[in-house]
Amino acid sequence: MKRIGIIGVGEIGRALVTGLCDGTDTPPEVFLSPRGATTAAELSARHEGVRVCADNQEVVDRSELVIIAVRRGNLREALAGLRVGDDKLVVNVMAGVAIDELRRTLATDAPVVRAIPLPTVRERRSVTVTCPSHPEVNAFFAYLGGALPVEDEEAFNVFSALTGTLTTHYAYLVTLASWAADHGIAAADADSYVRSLFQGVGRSLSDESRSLQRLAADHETPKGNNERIRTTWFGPDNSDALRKALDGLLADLR
Ligand SMILES: NC(=O)C1=CN([C@@H]2O[C@H](COP(=O)(O)OP(=O)(O)OC[C@H]3O[C@@H](n4cnc5c(N)ncnc54)[C@H](OP(=O)(O)O)[C@@H]3O)[C@@H](O)[C@H]2O)C=CC1
Repeated sequence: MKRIGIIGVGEIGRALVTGLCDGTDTPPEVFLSPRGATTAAELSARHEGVRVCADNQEVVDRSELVIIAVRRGNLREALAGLRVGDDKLVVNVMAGVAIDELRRTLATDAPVVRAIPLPTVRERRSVTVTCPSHPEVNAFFAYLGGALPVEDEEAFNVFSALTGTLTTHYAYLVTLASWAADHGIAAADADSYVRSLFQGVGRSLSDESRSLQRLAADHETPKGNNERIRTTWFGPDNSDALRKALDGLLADLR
């Protein structure tokens, strides 16, 4: 893909542009919508091939692949009335917006593919779930760290629900550091040590020869401290509560 359009230049739009353009001699041409003006101007100043368009229609007209990255609440305002020819390829990254809903809003027969890019696409290190599988969209995200095409939107929504757990993970780390600080540890030391502990977990996760259960078992001494916290805190009640929260999110994503 040589010409990429992005409508909605916020956090994820910025991450996509950075991943596409940073550190490469052959970046694509990128056309940005004018809203999110500060971010759009900054990206176009930093990257030669990135231009800010006069309006959303110009983004569509200039691009082969058009990424829709506005918030769900801005969907109608951003897209109603746009003319999207059947020769375009549309990538929908909006959480909770089904293919049919977007196709109706755009009144187009162009292929529409859903995707879940995460902020680490900026480093070209994030696997992006796509649906349905489309060779050009898969190749696009393969460049940004990997593509995981799934069969249908039901499966896609399950992956989407998983991505809704990320900030809970950060909040868990904040709680650990703040607990240590409450026990007299300097906040900076607590913060730094918690980061170091869980960066180790991140590195272990890259060893795909071991299952998640195996990794957990390998980190745990029978009757040791890890087993104690896991069984006293992350027992069946807590695990069930997490599953229920995910079920609720999945129901709303359908
Ligand atoms: N952040 C993330 O990690 C991920 C986000 N997503 C999805 O991506 C979408 C965007 O999320 P995120 O980047 O976090 O949100 P942001 O709020 O950071 O960005 C949304 C952008 O859309 C712009 N916008 C609003 N109205 C219009 C319009 N009419 N025309 C063009 N642009 C418009 C906003 O501009 P302005 O500032 O001027 O209002 C803003 O720059 C959401 O649907 C979200 O579900 C998907 C995967 C991951």
